[in-house]
Amino acid sequence: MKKHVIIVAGGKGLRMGGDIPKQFLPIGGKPVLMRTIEAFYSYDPSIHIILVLPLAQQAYWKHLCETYHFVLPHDIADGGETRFHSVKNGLALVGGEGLVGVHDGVRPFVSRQVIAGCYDTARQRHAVIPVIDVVETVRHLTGVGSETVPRNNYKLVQTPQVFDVQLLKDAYRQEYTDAFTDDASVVEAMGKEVWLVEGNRENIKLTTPFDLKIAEVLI
Ligand SMILES: Nc1ccn([C@@H]2O[C@H](COP(=O)(O)OP(=O)(O)OP(=O)(O)O)[C@@H](O)[C@H]2O)c(=O)n1
Ligand SMILES: C[C@](O)(CO)[C@H](O)COP(=O)(O)O
Repeated sequence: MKKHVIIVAGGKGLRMGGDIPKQFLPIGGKPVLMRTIEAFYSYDPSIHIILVLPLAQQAYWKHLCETYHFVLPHDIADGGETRFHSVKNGLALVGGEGLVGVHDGVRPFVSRQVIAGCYDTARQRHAVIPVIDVVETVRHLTGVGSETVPRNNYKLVQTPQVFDVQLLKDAYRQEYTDAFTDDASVVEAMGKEVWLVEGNRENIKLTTPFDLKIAEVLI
């Protein structure tokens, strides 16, 4: 079965700040995005990799690839206004039947086991996302105060989120709403169920400067 992955890196990285977009920052001496692409290539060298980048950053990315002698094959799509629009642009480069994963470019520590678990399970379940347990106590803001809620009723959601190609394409034909914070929420808005598999705790989303400190320890 043909496999694709859309690696989204079309965001602004506002919470990270800094002059260099977070997807290009070096971790252990190599740009984040190269590590993320390598994770999928080493899982399956035949996977079709689509990288979504803002148009204005594409020349810089090509320059980085030359500098680092990075030659893993990938197509490039233009970033959009939101993550939803970036995924949609990436999906336009996916043809035929098969499975397509969507992965945040800034999650370089996804394990091979989690990638394999998501794609393997998607053959039977059609829509699969990795999740991990909540390890702290969770409070719900009620409007007038707050209350503790049972944390075992909640999970933290990661990527890659893997779907049948046609299912994800149908989902992304819906009109955008800001409730679409990931791909699962887009698919669920069509009334389809999403299957959960275990993620890996190291698979953090590099969001703030603090996450970079953790990344340097994990590498
Ligand atoms: N228009 C957008 C917005 C986000 N993303 C991608 O979606 C992933 C998760 O988003 P997040 O970490 O929130 O990245 P940013 O939107 O860049 O960060 P911020 O909200 O701090 O600006 C990132 O790999 C980001 O590049 C994208 O491809 N296109
Ligand atoms: C898709 C995602 O990584 C799942 O946890 C997350 O929702 C993206 O984060 P954002 O900050 O909302 O872009």
